Amino acid sequence: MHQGQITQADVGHKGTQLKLMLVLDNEQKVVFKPAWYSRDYVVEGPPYAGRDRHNAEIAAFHLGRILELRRSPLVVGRKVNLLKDIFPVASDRLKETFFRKDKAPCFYGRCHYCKGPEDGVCAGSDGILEGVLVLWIPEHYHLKLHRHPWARTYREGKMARWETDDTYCAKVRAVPGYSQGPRLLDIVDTAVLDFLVGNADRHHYETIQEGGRDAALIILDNGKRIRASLWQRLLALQEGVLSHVLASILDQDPVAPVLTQPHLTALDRRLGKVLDQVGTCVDRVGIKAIVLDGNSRKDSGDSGIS
Ligand SMILES: Nc1ncnc2c1ncn2[C@@H]1O[C@H](COP(=O)(O)OP(=O)(O)OP(=O)(O)O)[C@@H](O)[C@H]1O
Ligand SMILES: [Mn+2]
Repeated sequence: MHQGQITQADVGHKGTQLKLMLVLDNEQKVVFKPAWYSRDYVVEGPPYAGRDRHNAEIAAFHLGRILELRRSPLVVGRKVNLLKDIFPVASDRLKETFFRKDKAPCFYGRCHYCKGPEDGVCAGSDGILEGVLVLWIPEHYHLKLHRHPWARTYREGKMARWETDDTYCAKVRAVPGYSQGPRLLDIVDTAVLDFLVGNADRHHYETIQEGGRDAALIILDNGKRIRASLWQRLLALQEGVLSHVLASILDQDPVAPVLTQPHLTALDRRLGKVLDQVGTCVDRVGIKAIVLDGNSRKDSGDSGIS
């Protein structure tokens, strides 16, 4: 993505996490998500605990390309100078949220929990804040939000229907929207991606007209079917190929190194688990029932987002 000058900066207006809306000097609109954690910081608690990790956005974008899913908008790491690159072009409502902490510039913007300086994010003493740029999907795509059929309840001790009802998958498959077309296999595609990157926070997903974009790792245990193209791809990435390919791509990012060695090792390990899981199903009921040729994205009109 374009690394040029930032011409406008405003508070983010969607979602719960703190983010900025930026316009670059070639008119590209992008979301800026700041870094909260160092590369090797381990978030404790439930699988969805903590804030989103900016480096994970970069890794997931490239992983999606390697898996040939191509259904996420472009992501690239970026270091911004809060005082030189952002403040001078900031909207008034963003400017109002700037403050200083131990001499470093900070802001708290506007988001679900961003009530004041205690929820803000700070640059280093040099004014530099690392984060990622995510290309904004233009409004004319009309994103449609769907509740994820395999979402968590996010409440300790409260189980979701898919956790207690063995026939839940069949019920979802009877629902218009899932009974035909690519949607369910899209969810499986992204379930694999989410499992590989450790994203356990897929409560909703969005589609662009016909096409799906997001999903939850949990489907892996329930969906039991996988698109042939993804299965072939996963097989080709065994034995360390995945981490090797991804690491060499991530080396090119402006905020490299994006992942630590333990992250890369975990990716190969999780890929092994996905292959084992699908392999077990194949052994049990045969490849034809599990690995599906039909319903490919291409048959049903790709969103064209890559
Ligand atoms: N690149 C993008 N292009 C278009 N719309 C986007 C983009 N990124 C985010 N959005 C919109 O903003 C919403 C929130 O985005 P995102 O999930 O990244 O933020 P979040 O703060 O983590 O929100 P949540 O807590 O709902 O997960 C999305 O559901 C989508 O409608
Ligand atoms: Mn989120």
